[in-house]
Amino acid sequence: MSIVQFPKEMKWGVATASYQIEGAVNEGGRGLSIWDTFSKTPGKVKNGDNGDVACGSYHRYKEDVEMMDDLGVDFYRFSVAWPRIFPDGTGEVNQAGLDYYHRLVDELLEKGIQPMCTLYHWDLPQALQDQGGWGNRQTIDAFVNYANTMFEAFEGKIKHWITFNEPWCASFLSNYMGVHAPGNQDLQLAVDVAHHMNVAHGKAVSDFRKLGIEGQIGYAPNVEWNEPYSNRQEDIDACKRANAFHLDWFFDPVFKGEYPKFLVDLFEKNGAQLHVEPGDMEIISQPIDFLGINYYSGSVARYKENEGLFEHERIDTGFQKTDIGWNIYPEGFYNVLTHIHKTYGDVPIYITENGSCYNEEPENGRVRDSKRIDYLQQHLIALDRAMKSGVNIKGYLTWSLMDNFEWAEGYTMRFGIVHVNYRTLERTKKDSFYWYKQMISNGFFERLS
Ligand SMILES: N=NNCCOCCOc1ccc(-c2cn(C[C@@H]3NC[C@@H](O)[C@H]3O)nn2)cc1
Repeated sequence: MSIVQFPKEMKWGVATASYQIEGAVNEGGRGLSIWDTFSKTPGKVKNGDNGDVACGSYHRYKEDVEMMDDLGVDFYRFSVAWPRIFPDGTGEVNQAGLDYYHRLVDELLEKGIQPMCTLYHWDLPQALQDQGGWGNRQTIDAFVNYANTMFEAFEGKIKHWITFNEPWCASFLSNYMGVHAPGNQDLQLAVDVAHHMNVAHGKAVSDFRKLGIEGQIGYAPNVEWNEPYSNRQEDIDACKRANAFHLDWFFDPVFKGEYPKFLVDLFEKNGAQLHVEPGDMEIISQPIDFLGINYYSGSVARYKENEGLFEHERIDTGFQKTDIGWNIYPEGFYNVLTHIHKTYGDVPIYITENGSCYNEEPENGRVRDSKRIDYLQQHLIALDRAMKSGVNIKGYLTWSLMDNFEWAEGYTMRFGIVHVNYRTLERTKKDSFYWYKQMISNGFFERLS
């Protein structure tokens, strides 16, 4: 029997996001978000699913916190719905919105669970989208106003803040590929959106420091890993381009104060200019206290002439896949973490999302999700290897506490360690919940393979 033992100071948690779990979209003074609009646009979300009810967590947060208390987590990572705080994005603050998050945070603190608060997890107020959304540079100041309002309202209660969740998804997946809200397909717009989000991140960090808010602040980019199929230079270069799309484009500005020139040139070749204003790069590269990393999957890939923006193609090398069709690639987790450490230094890292999609249903009140337990084991083994290689990992939060609205996949794809019956909203702890609980309690687990 071999065990994987984590340092006693390792922190453990679970993650969710507002639009994916709260529901109650017309309650408490909430305004519309771009995901309310997008999910109700025919053809955008599977089965026409939307977040109107979701997991009902707006009203069931006490039950959710009870489950986290049972789990024994140190952190609960949740996101605030900007349209609950400022229904039109700016203007008069909606006290009922603040009050909801105070109830949630007070419940967490009472159980000794630390809140980790994501300010932007994609639910931009629709009123701001109507004025150009993140393509409009003025949205930066609207975000900073919202962030400062939250910093001051929760001073002393929330001590871990994340500005943006997965800016690659919120910019390129949403404005170049059109897969997420608002569903544009415009590379120039996506490049503008990404830059405006980067500036908004930096301005929020800068104000966090000026306000002297107690706590730490970071952001949570999503990363995938493309491993070259061969040692041919064309394959190596193709993977560098693909990796840079998720990594360098969002890490270099923050950690180096500049965008990767080869990507700037590549975007320009494809008709998209980078519009940087004086002072932007200095503000973006404000030092952060921690880096959140969201990792799910990766691929072996190679050069393919004229294939997409990066002349790169993923190849099927027989990796097992989860029910959403993503490769199970724990080696990629190790590779990307050691790459980040080597390239960007010893920044403290929380794994702010890692998890898998498996769609088992309850049978006699039990959900036998052994494949999710295996995914967790494989990725925690890779995480342990990365830590032993010197990567400064502070904690691991699995995605997700419960099944929820998985964006364009609607409710068809389940990532939770707790099953949700979307008709009754009944929660059922899966086998993976009990495995994760035991692992957190022990600080180690026995390797099954
Ligand atoms: N990559 N290129 N693909 C080309 C065409 O893509 C089609 C689809 O693309 C993607 C890429 C990435 C994702 C994704 C989803 N999550 C899971 C969420 N993370 C934050 C939290 O809210 C979770 O729900 N993380 N990433 C979805 C779709």
